[in-house]
Amino acid sequence: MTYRRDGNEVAALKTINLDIGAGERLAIIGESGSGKSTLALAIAGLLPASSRIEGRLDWFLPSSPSSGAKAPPSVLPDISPPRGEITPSFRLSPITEIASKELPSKLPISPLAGEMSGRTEGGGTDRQPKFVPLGGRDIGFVFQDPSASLDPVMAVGKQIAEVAYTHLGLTWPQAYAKAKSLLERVRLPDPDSALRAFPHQLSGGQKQRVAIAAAIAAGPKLLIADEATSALDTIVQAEIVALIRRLVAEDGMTLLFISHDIALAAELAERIAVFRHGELLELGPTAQIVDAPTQAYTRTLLDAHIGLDATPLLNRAGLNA
Ligand SMILES: Nc1ncnc2c1ncn2[C@@H]1O[C@H](COP(=O)(O)OP(=O)(O)OP(=O)(O)O)[C@@H](O)[C@H]1O
Repeated sequence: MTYRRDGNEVAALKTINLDIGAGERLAIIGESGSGKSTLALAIAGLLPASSRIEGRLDWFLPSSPSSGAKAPPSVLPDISPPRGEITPSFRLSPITEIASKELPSKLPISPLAGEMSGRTEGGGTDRQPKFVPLGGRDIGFVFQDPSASLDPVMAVGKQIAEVAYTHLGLTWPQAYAKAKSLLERVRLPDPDSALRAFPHQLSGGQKQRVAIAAAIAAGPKLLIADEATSALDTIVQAEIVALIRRLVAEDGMTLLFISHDIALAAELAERIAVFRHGELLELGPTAQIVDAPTQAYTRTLLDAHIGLDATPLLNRAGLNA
């Protein structure tokens, strides 16, 4: 994945191959410029026009209630930045080809082909509507700076309601009711007044709670939190981490938590991926990354943390959401 800058191509991500289990909490850590945000933006389809990307995103839908967890249908959309380019050779092959070669038991969908063919429970072939994960609906995104992600001249209730109105097909009164219940879920004091508040009337932590409410308003399957706590002080940071943990558990969301802070990542994630210079250096269960990293760079990240803060990396739970 490259950005064009001053006529040159800057490689932001090299070959990355990463899987996230449904319902899993995966953290990506690494120093500034290692490509964490670029990956998050690529997944959400938010890369700028100056980007060029080659790759593919395989997105597996949960199985229908009748089919149980044994044979989940799947979809295979490309990573498709709205204004970026995808190198043609990396576009999906005809779906049936991929299904027979790589994913014999799955039901892939090609947004490029615009249709899906897959196997029904009885083993026959069925045509189903295409599915492409959509940012805002299927993927919720929480940015570092809530002041930048919220509209300063729109009441926060409307900002949340708009997501529900747009993606869930609700009426405005229903969307506002949903916004109020979300403000309750993110524990904003006095949700009725908060609905009418403007971002500048809220604290940094409260604004991030609103941004999180908006991010989950359409019931996304995947929540991406990109340095979502970095602009907050330590106490508020811990509260927002606890909030994210609770909401992800309550809604059964998958979490991609991006942070430069290995301690925060260890608090929240089941697995940690370590990025450096646009490459995936190391990936493993949190305890293994913290206790027995295989890469010297990961060790350096751990040592830097321990040097600054003696709080154990694991077992820092117990904070209020
Ligand atoms: N819009 C852009 N245009 C040009 N280059 C970019 C752009 N965004 C990021 N880059 C470059 O891509 C590389 C990866 O940046 P990225 O923001 O993904 O890293 P990061 O690990 O998220 O860093 P940080 O924690 O500082 O946000 C860096 O070299 C950066 O300078």
